[in-house]
Amino acid sequence: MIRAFGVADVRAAEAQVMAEVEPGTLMRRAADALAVVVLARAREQAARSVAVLVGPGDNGGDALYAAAHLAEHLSVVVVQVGTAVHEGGLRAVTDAGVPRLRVARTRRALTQPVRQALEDADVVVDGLLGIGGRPGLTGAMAGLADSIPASALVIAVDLPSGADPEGIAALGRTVRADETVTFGMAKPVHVLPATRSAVGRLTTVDIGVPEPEHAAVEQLTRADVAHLWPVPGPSDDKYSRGVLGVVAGSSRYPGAAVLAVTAAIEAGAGMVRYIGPDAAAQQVLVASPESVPGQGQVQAWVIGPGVPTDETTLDVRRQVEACRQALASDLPCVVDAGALDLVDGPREAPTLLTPHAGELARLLSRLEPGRVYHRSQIAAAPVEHTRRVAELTGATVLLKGATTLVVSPDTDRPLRCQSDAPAWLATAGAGDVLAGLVGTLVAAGLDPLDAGALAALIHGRAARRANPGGPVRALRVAQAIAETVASDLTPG
Ligand SMILES: NC(=O)C1=CN([C@@H]2O[C@H](COP(=O)(O)OP(=O)(O)OC[C@H]3O[C@@H](n4cnc5c(N)ncnc54)[C@H](O)[C@@H]3O)[C@@H](O)[C@H]2O)[C@@H](O)CC1
Ligand SMILES: [K+]
Repeated sequence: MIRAFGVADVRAAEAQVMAEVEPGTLMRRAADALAVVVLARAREQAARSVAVLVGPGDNGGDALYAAAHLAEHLSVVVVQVGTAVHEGGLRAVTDAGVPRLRVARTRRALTQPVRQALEDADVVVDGLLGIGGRPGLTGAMAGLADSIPASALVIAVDLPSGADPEGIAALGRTVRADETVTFGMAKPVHVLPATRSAVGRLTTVDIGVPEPEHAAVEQLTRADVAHLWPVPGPSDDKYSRGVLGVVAGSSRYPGAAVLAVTAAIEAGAGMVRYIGPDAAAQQVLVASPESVPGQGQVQAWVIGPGVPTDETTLDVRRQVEACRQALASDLPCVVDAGALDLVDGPREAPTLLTPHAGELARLLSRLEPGRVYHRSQIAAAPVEHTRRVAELTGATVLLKGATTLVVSPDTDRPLRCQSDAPAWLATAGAGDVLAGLVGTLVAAGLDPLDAGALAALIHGRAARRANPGGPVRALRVAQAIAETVASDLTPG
């Protein structure tokens, strides 16, 4: 599991170590490790010249010390914003004879020598702002970020300057890094959807600061599958493993039923009962003869894929009624697609809502009368809006997207955040597959936060497995779930 820690916790952990070591030790460790990474990348790319951008805080201090090291091997120029930068770092670059250009803090337009230095750089090291940075660059920092040539390899110190260290605020003017070298541990900026795209490859270097107890964000990895996946024992039978009821599909969208049920069976449900119109039920049976049509005892529900709740045909009215009954029951529920329109207040049993950004906007607009939310607002500030829905509904909320967020209504629990899927998975039916997959995990007794994150991980990994490096259809993703789980349960 990758754990990311909020700024206050990182600072507290660093302060504890700093009290026990010589002053400046942590910064020197950070700068040494940064220089090693930059030098390695420069060698890989046969790069010769490095421009090091230096801001007013300790992030700039790291960059200055690293610049002094790098100057032993490469052609280095420091571009310093403002007059006050880290004193020790400044001495180090001066002693090393590194040329230094200065830009006035508020001046966005760059002087010719600075523009030239950036143009000549094969590698740009971004030490403008770190965890003390306020989101959004202005003045000279914005000018510098805009003038980094597309051809340069950009390595950010700790985080891409301008991005919100907590990963909440939407990206404004920011440095976009190819790689970020962070110290000690990941921070939310590195994993959360609002900021992740500016981070590039994440390299975490050890500077001897232990992880705090409470993570702000957790990301499951393959190694977590064996701990979390519900593996049956010899005394289990199909009922004890979890029977899942699926209310999905309609005459208009029978495919959603096929995909959700197939995914649930592939994920290892003890049994799947399918509730839907006859025509869809026939197709479900052809695709998954293991499924059982009609009502009966279940341990959990998946409701909503392919159920157009705004239609008034008899089929749909029956489906909506089945969804309502599931919501009124005391059983765990995964609420997807059309059934999201039926959610209002909290329910007692574990509940997982699985909207995409548009559905979340619609849900929030309905839950907060008088306000209208748009998909773009959700995409710009996903954590904030997903938290709001969790708070209003008392449910765990899984927001689907290139990065999937899972937020518990219990604010003490870390956010979960997964980015395992290839972009090819942005395809019709992928959400139906996820709904069935997560339903099986909930029916097996996993709590919605674990189930949501684990399903997102396996969903993404199954998509890669289904057709590595190329387009992938949802049915193939569903059909790759069983082998993906098997391979992830195998050590190594
Ligand atoms: N705290 C520690 O123990 C360690 C910190 N290290 C480095 O120190 C960094 C944190 O240093 P700081 O706390 O000095 O913070 P920063 O280096 O992020 O800089 C904060 C300064 O930038 C200014 N500033 C903030 N947002 C701005 C904006 N949008 N535009 C212009 N100016 C802005 C602030 O007024 C403040 O003066 C870490 O990210 C890391 O790189 C490392 O040296 C390892 C040890
Ligand atoms: K930075």
